[in-house]
Amino acid sequence: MRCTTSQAVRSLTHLAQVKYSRHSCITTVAISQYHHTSALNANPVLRSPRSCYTSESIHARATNKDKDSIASITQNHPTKPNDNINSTNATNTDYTDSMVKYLTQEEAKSVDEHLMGDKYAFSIDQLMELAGLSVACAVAEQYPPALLNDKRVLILCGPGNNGGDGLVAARHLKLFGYSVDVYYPKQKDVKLYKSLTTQCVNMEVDIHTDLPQLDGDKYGLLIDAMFGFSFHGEPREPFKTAIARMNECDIDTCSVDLPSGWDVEKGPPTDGLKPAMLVSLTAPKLCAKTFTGHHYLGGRFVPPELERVLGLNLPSYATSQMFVKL
Ligand SMILES: NC(=O)C1=CN([C@@H]2O[C@H](COP(=O)(O)OP(=O)(O)OC[C@H]3O[C@@H](n4cnc5c(N)ncnc54)[C@H](O)[C@@H]3O)[C@@H](O)[C@H]2O)[C@@H](O)CC1
Ligand SMILES: [K+]
Repeated sequence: MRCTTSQAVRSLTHLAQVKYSRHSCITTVAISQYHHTSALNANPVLRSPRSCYTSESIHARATNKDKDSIASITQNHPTKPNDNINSTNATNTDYTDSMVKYLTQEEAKSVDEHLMGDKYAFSIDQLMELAGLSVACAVAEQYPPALLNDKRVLILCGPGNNGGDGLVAARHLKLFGYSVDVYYPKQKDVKLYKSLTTQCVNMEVDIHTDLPQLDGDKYGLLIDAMFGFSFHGEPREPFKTAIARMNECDIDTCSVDLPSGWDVEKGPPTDGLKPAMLVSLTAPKLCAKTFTGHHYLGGRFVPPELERVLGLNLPSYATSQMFVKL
């Protein structure tokens, strides 16, 4: 069986931890935090050179077949982290070949454009369906129906594609046996979103335009699908109030792609959303480096050539799984 880079780093971290603890040195390197700078820096053997973000190393890592594609793709896709990354709140600004790539806002938009461009030829409906399905599958893994004790799931959907992912997840979760409500206050007159909403209604998902009371006896899980990688500034109403209510209640939240209201690169603002679970899509965004809850990756649709050329270093998914836990 193929050993992924993530698994290899995990094993090395574990070995290093055992070795260090034998010598009464470092005992606090968390195995599950194998991707964290502190863990890597504490174990010099795990440090690898900052190489995967140079176009030279991308060439070195790519197959000959890929090389024709590289010039056009790297023109539109930054291959080095922005200079301003070091000024962010992100806890990990070290980049190594052994880690999944964390994307800047521009990189996330660029991946999206490549996937839907002439070469890779996906439609937004396809990607959204796979993204939403992966969210539903990851939620079913972390919060199986029995854990919710017959409580409902409330999905809070924003006006863009992140909200679309939420509508798709709503439909699949209903099919998985959950009782699902959707809060969808800013419904755009766009065929894709209208169709997804109609599908939810026919699936007997309740759609609300006013925020339901976040009652812990009624709801066992909130799914935050308000904003994704195109978010900027401060959340405007009615989402600002929704985020405040979510933070006030004691119901777990699962965020889709990134926690709504967080800066895509810098992370949470003061009083930002505090989700217990995050399902990053395609590849995690820089803000996810500050996330300490249950972190999953979904959106299993990246063609191998695009992954290699962009140095995404995606972890291996199990055979038929739509998600992988990071
Ligand atoms: N390739 C990918 O990575 C894919 C991404 N998808 C999803 O698409 C998302 C990105 O979708 P979009 O580009 O439509 O953008 P978003 O869904 O992130 O949000 C854009 C919407 O939010 C509004 N908005 C932005 N800032 C705001 C603020 N401060 N207050 C209130 N409203 C604000 C904008 O006016 C716009 O209507 C991703 O995060 C992901 O969830 C999937 O649907 C498909 C595949
Ligand atoms: K979100």
